[in-house]
Amino acid sequence: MMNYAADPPGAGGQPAPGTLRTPAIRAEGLTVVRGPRKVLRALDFTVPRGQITGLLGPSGCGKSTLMRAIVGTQAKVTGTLDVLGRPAGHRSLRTRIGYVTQAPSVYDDLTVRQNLDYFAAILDPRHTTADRHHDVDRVLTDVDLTSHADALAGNLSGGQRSRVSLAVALLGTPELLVLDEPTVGLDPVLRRDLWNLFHAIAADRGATLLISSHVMDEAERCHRLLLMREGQILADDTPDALRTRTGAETVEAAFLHLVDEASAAARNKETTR
Ligand SMILES: Nc1ncnc2c1ncn2[C@@H]1O[C@H](COP(=O)(O)OP(=O)(O)OP(=O)(O)O)[C@@H](O)[C@H]1O
Repeated sequence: MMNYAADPPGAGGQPAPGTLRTPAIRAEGLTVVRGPRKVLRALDFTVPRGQITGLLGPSGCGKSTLMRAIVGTQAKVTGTLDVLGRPAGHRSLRTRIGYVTQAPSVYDDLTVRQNLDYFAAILDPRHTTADRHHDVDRVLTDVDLTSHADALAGNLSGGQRSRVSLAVALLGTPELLVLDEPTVGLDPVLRRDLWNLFHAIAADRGATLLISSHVMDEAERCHRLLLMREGQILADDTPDALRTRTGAETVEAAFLHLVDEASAAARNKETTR
């Protein structure tokens, strides 16, 4: 079994001093401005290593923006944002993070294997052809697409295309996987299979997964949750603790309870001004 949760090596291949127990992600006062608006407003949170953290909240609350900041592709980010012990966007993080955007990024006129081979070559141009082919076979097995390896990506179903995107992100055995709504539009069986795969990746490899969704029932499948609303974190807890704390039966009910609580607090603040 391989452990993908190692800290960046220091001298002699040892973890760099002070990084051994750092969380996968640490944000303090994280703020992002897009256009004229503050889209993320002074977020403080940590994401522990080796677990699945769900990032949940309604459409437009800032989930994708937060993910883009974490992988280092978002402009106008202020505050502290450390990822795997380095500042977000640091060059050394490139091969340590896998990122899947909402739109599957695969070439329709290439086969599944050709797509993966192409991305593997970009990821590490120094890799030998044999190593590259080995990596491609590994990720094809991971996402259960070996039998479709020679199919044109353009002829795949939506779920299969999502799995090709996930396979691309798994090349290079990332320590952190950032998945933006990976199950959107998939049927219940595929969604279940993908969640089983996410759990296997976390359990077998010690990888950290940050997965966004606006489907609240998926929250129950996560070890921890970051609940977002209007660019702020409403809660950062386990599903069990959230339900207990709010007296709700489901995470969805707990979320609605917290929204009502936050709205009431905002109204009180207004009236006491
Ligand atoms: N290029 C942009 N310029 C200005 N504002 C933007 C831009 N892209 C997104 N926004 C705004 O930023 C906010 C957060 O968007 P974001 O895509 O992060 O939300 P989200 O929670 O991921 O939504 P969804 O679940 O629909 O994908 C939204 O209000 C959106 O309108």
